[in-house]
Amino acid sequence: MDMNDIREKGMVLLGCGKMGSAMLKGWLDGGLPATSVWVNDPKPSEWLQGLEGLNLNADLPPAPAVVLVAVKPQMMADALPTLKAMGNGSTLFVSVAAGITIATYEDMLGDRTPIVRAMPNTPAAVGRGVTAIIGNGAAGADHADLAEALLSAVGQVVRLESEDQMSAVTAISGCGPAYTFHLIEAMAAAGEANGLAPELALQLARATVAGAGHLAENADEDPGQLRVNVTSPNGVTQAALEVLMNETDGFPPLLERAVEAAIKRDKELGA
Ligand SMILES: NC(=O)C1=CN([C@@H]2O[C@H](COP(=O)(O)OP(=O)(O)OC[C@H]3O[C@@H](n4cnc5c(N)ncnc54)[C@H](OP(=O)(O)O)[C@@H]3O)[C@@H](O)[C@H]2O)C=CC1
Ligand SMILES: O=C(O)[C@@H]1CCC=N1
Repeated sequence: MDMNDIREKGMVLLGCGKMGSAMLKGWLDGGLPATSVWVNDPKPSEWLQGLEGLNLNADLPPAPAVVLVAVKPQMMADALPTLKAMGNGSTLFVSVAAGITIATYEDMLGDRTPIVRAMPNTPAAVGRGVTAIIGNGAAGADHADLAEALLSAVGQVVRLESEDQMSAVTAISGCGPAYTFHLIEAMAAAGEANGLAPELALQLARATVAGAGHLAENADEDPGQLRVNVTSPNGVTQAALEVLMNETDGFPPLLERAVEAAIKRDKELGA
C-alpha cells in the first residue's frame, strides 16, 4: 500500500489544529490532492476553509485508506467514537496523540482495527519532520508501509521496537521543536540584554540555530566534534560552555529534568 491508496480511497483527518495542519500542508505541498482529504474539525482555520477541493466537515467516505487522528488526548473519548463504524475493517487508523496507547484505541475501535501510533513534529509543515511509528497486531507489513509512506512525505520516519519507547520519543522529538524555538528566544533575549537591537538579536539567533541544525545534519563529524570545532582553546566559546556544560546546573541536567517532566505528563495523559 502506498500514497496511491490514499489518493484513491481518501484520508480522513480527525482534528486539524497545529499538528494536523502542519502535516496536511506538507502532504498538499508534496502533491496529495485536497480532494482526497476529508477534514473533520468543529472550528476549521481560515487556511482550511480556503483550501479548494478539500472535503471540510463533509460526509465521510465509508472506508477511507487512512483515518489520521490529530485531536488532543483530552478530546479523544468524545471524538473517536464518531468513527467507530470504520473500526475492525480495512481502514488504517494512525494516531499522533501523545500518551494514548494502542490498547485504548483497540478498546474504542475494536481489536481487529489496524492501528499505527505515531509521534511526528511540526517541522513536518516544511517537509523536515521526524516521526516515530509502531503498529498493533492487526497492522500488517502493508499497513506499516502505508503509514511510513504517508509520514515520510513530511520528513524522516523511524520504526520503534516497542510502544514503551513512545514516551521518551515524544519528550525528545515530538516536543523538541519547542525546546529549540525557546533556545532561539533565549539567545535573542541574551543578545538584547547585551545591547543588540531586538530584530538583529532575533535574526542572529534564528540563523545560528537553523545553520547549526543544517550543519549537524549534513557534516561528517558528530555534534560533539562540531562543538569542538567552534571552541578555540581558552577562547570565547570555552568561557560560555563552562557555564552551559556544568554538570550541576548547566544544560544537561536542566534538559534531563525537562524531559523527565515531559515523560511524566505523557504517561498521565495516557492513564
Ligand atoms: N503540536 C505538536 O507539535 C504536536 C502534537 N501532537 C499531537 O497532536 C494532537 C493535536 O495537537 P495540536 O494540533 O497541537 O492541537 P490543536 O488543539 O491545535 O488541534 C486539535 C484540533 O482538534 C479539534 N477538535 C476538538 N474536538 C474535536 C472533535 N470532537 N472532532 C474533531 N476535531 C476536534 C480542535 O478544535 P478546537 O480548537 O475547536 O477544540 C483542534 O482544531 C494531540 O493529540 C498532540 O498530542 C503530536 C506531536 C506534535
Ligand atoms: O505538547 C504536547 O502535548 C504535544 C505532544 C508533543 C508535542 N506537542
